[in-house]
Amino acid sequence: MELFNVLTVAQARSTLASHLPARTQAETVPLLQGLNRILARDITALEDVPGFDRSTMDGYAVRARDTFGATESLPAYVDVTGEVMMGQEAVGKLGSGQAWLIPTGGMLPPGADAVVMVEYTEELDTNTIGITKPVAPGDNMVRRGEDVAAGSVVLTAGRRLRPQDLGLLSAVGVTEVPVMLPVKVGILSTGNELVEPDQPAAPGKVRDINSYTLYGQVLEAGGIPKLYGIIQDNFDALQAAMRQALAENDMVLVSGGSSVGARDVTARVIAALGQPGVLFHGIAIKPGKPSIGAVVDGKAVFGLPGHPVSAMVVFNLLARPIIQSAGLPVQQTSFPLRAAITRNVHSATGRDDFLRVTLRRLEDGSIVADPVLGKSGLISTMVKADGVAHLPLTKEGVEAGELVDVWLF
Ligand SMILES: Nc1nc2c(c(=O)[nH]1)N[C@H]1C(S)=C(S)[C@@H](COP(=O)(O)OP(=O)(O)OC[C@H]3O[C@@H](n4cnc5c(N)ncnc54)[C@H](O)[C@@H]3O)O[C@H]1N2
Ligand code: MOO
Repeated sequence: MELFNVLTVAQARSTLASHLPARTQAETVPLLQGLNRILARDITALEDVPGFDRSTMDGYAVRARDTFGATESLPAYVDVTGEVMMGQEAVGKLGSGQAWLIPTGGMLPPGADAVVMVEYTEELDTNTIGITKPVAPGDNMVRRGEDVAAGSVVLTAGRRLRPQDLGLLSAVGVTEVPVMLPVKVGILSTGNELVEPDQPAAPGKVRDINSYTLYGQVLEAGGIPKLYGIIQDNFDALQAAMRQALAENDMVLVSGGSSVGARDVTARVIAALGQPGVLFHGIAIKPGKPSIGAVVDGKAVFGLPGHPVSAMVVFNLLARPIIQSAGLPVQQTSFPLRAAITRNVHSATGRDDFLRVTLRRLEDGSIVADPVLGKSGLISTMVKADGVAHLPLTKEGVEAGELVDVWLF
């Protein structure tokens, strides 16, 4: 039996994007809760950072031109006429031929344009030093606004906040951040063969894997997962559970029953959920071909393949970007690693293949990817793997030694 409406991964992504409304729901959280959240709007700095010219070394604030030509044998002599105290405004003016003692982080006195490190000075008497190495204007200091200029946009909407972003926001005095609401994701497993992990796996039964892998993947992507448990292969039972999951979440993932077997009710249930409904059933991909993508009431609904590897791969390709961006245009912040594949691998053209691999570093520093062999029903292969290598749909396999993109887990 042929699956209908098979799209490439790229087509599946774009058709989903064109049917999903832009999310607008944001909330304001304290700065310390902003990590990994998606910034909802641009942040403009209202002040310069630093707010004054600032020394980066312990030494003497000077006028650079007073030091020109200085050498160890012929030092430039200047009068020490002041001292900058840490955390205090440098009041007064540094005149020509003068130096002020200054600590690292101290404010340069007006008139100074560089700092001489203490190592390149010698004390002649309490009021005079010799400078043994010249400095240029701007040496050993950061200028007012050099880190952040007042009025500049420091972080743009759609950015996932990293620790350094929190630090910068603190530097400009932002204590609360507007972030997108996380995407709530309902997760269901279907199959008469499935049992909960605390139950015995009687002959014919297997414990539910996908609820747990998907739960972890959703959390990792910044979403809020909620499990709806194991649902029997039964239209009414699945429909009731899916309707509840859809009502309570922004996205629904159901694994199993996506294929074309007689008992595969998932597609029929998704189709009956609402409009616009199923956008594709089948993707030109391995593993993960029998995947369903739908949009219902502005929410993405995915029918993921039952095989645990396939469900994880399809989640990563289609669901994860939507969760990670929280509905804003995605700012790409992760990139694949390039590694040489260690054996020939065949793949059909017209289909994206994702090959589980482990990575090794050779003595010459290069990184190679060893394929992890095993069917897509084997969760242990994902545990072994460091990532998946992408064999693009334009290629008919790769030869040993060829460089491939590896997406790390
Ligand atoms: N004649 C054909 N059979 C199959 C084809 C095909 O093209 N022709 N495609 C295969 C591929 S590829 C995949 S992937 C699976 C997809 O199957 P379904 O999405 O319909 O899922 P099920 O039949 O319900 O399950 C498949 C497999 O995965 C196990 N499973 C399901 N859910 C879980 C779970 N939550 N935790 C652990 N394991 C799970 C299930 O027991 C089955 O072994 O179809 C192939 N068949
Ligand atoms: O596509 Mo299935 O998802 O290969 O195992």
